Amino acid sequence: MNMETGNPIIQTKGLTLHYGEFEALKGIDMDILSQEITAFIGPSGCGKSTFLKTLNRMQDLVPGVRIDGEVTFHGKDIFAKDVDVTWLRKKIGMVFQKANPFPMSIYDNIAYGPRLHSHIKKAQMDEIVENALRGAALWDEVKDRLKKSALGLSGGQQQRLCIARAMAVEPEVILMDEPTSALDPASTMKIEELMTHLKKKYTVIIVTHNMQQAARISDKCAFFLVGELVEMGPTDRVFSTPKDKRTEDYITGRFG
Ligand SMILES: Nc1ncnc2c1ncn2[C@@H]1O[C@H](COP(=O)(O)OP(=O)(O)OP(=O)(O)O)[C@@H](O)[C@H]1O
Repeated sequence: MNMETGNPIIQTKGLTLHYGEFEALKGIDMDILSQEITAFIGPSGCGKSTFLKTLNRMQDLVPGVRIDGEVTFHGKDIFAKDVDVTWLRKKIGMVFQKANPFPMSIYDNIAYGPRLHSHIKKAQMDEIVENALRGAALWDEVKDRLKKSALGLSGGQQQRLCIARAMAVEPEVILMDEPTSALDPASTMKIEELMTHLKKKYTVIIVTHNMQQAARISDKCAFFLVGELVEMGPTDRVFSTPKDKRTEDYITGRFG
């Protein structure tokens, strides 16, 4: 496995997805490079979330979905028969738009995933929990209330807890579907700061409606329109000199 920065960790070729008769993704070719932040932008309904969820096979859960084309993770077809989907989702974790902590303690939220995957002694679990919470910049705020319910945290804290929970099973990639859209500006800033730290260790893919956010945090930016990948490139370049008129219209606010 190649873990060097700048190598494709996920690649799609001709990825097409149908919900019944409806073609939601139209032959997407994309390379996601490791230890970068890639942002997906585009108007509502253009397929960003669909594409994101296809990358760790979350779409398997949706009835009537048909997927054609190829998705590889470290060069291996994620749809191959011998791929364990639980393993894939451990390697490619996900954080949702709305923070969804489990109705249990802060500690148990983090310990939940590691417990599923292996038998871990208490002292080691304490360390996993602390590291994950530190990694998500939440430790100092919760270290004295680890046994309290996660549902008592603020929205921004809950979202950082979900990021910590995703990190606790040691993924390589973290998918984030509009992770800050339900948060206030201060919490949003915390999560953005956190993401720039995360990319030292993980590959991050984020769907965002916030163009300033994409410009601030991402290395690469992909613009989607009605199921098509219109263009993708270094974020500075996409924002300063978009190659496609449709990208330009979107980022200058002419539509969407
Ligand atoms: N489970 C589903 N069944 C049928 N159609 C769906 C399903 N999920 C999404 N779609 C359709 O697929 C298209 C792409 O949806 P998707 O949620 O991927 O877009 P999006 O770009 O992420 O939108 P948004 O920014 O509003 O979240 C939309 O037309 C949507 O209505």
